[in-house]
Amino acid sequence: MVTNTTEPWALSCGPYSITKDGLNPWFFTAPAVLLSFYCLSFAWSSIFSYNFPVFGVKSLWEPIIVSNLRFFRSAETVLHEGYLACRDGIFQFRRVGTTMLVLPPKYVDDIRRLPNHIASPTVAHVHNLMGSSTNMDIILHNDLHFRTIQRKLTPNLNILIQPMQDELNFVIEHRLTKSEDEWVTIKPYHMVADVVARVSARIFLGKPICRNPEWLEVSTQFTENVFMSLVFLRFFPMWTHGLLNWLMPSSYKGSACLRNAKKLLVPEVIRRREMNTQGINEPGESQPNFLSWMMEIATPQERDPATLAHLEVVMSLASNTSQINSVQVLYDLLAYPEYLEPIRKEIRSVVNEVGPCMSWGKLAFSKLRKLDSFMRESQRFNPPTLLSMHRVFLEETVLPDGMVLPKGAHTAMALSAIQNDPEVTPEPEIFDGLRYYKLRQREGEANLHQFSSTQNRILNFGHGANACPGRFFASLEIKVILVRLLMDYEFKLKYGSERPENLRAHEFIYPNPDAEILMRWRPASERLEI
Ligand code: HEM
Repeated sequence: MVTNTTEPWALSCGPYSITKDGLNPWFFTAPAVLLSFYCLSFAWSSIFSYNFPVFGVKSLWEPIIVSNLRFFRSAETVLHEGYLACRDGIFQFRRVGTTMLVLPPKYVDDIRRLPNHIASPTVAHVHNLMGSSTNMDIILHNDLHFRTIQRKLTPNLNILIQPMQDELNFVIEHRLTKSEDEWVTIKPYHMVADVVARVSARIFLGKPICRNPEWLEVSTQFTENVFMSLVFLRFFPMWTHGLLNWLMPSSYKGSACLRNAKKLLVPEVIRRREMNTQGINEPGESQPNFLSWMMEIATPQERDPATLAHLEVVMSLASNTSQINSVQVLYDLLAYPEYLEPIRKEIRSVVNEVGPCMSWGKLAFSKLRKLDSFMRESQRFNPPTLLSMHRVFLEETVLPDGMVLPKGAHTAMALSAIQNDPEVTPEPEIFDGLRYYKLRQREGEANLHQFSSTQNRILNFGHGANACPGRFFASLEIKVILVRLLMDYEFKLKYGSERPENLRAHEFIYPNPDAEILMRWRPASERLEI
């Protein structure tokens, strides 16, 4: 082919090159391919769309990739607009390969009563987390972790406080600043990630393996890579995911984390089993931990050590939300410093009543009502996700009011839009750190409005039998950590800076991981007596 280099507009190569012999065939092919994709995506979304109002699209002719991008950037706006316009009605938004139905809160009780074989939360979590590409599909075949949380972790919270505190002492001793005079710059997201990962590992694995640097790396990196993969994959149709898995660094890094976890934990499970058979108890393991509990209640089909290792990794992902919540509380305390002293005073009053914090049990932590209220208000402003109560309908279902939900529908509740409805939360635009503390003063409501309690309009942890089983542990762990951090350290924003802005991707909200603040050790007289 000879190119006309004398003409300024002549390009010597590339899809749109115009040659002396005529137009390059790509000149027609590329737009034709694009047009076909557009028509296919339009046809796909029209055929598989439901007959409910659509939000997050500007016109019906808009390619789905554009609406997908809009939801990626402005999920909060899309969901709030849909909720305000429909109130008691269902609306939908579109993602490549999925149409999501957002149900109004009047259906919360109907949905929570549906059995899992009809409206499956697990299939929905796997679908939402792109489970087959992110190694999260194990929960489709195994709920041992769920049962272990319910049967062992939650009922034993009281005896877990001491090991959590012990691990926290270790972190404070070895990892956090001892500078009383000078402020040091820290990235709270990373500092808190380290603290939560270590305290969680102590409970999930026990000592000494909880301090293994490889595990600590796996437990933080796996989650990060899962989220990177799913945020990316949501832009592409399902049928491309197999190929993209080969190309995405986050995909093979996530799988490498899982392999490393198995290398580390499979021999540990075998070792513990052998010790058990011989009736030997190691001192470090005399304290209960999640891995040993899973081994204890596993059915014969669930005993495979690699499966137990995989479920430990799933647990580290689940508890990542505790890290996110703790950082958000810290950022909100910097933004609303007037709440810090009342919270510290409350902690001191529990010390006066109960004794040094190392002796505190669950009851002592439950006395921290101001801290609990602040945590809940912080979560209202910064929920880790805008959607909860995900379900995939495995059968066509007729709700009590006659509404038909088709087989295959993926439904969810817009938790933030619902909670911020003035009928649910008066003056929702005001951050009132003691909002729930005040509500708990009302007669008969002392045990309501807690961080870990769900209500049919407060869905941060879902609601009903399928609500987050780890929420009681999360609430306690966050308090154990915050009590020490707030009493032993001072934090302040860097000169001239404001509360670090959250990052948003689809329905997920993260505290800014790169934000920097200042931290210093408080004088010994003000630190917590342990
Ligand atoms: C503040 C922290 C946390 C938040 C906001 C949170 C939130 C949630 C939500 C919204 C769900 C889905 C429930 C639904 O929508 O119906 C869920 C499920 C779940 N959460 Fe949490 N969670 C947190 C901490 C934890 C922790 C620390 C654990 C583990 C100890 C955990 C374990 C789980 C498990 C196992 C599921 C069910 C997943 C499945 O179906 O297998 N969560 N969580």
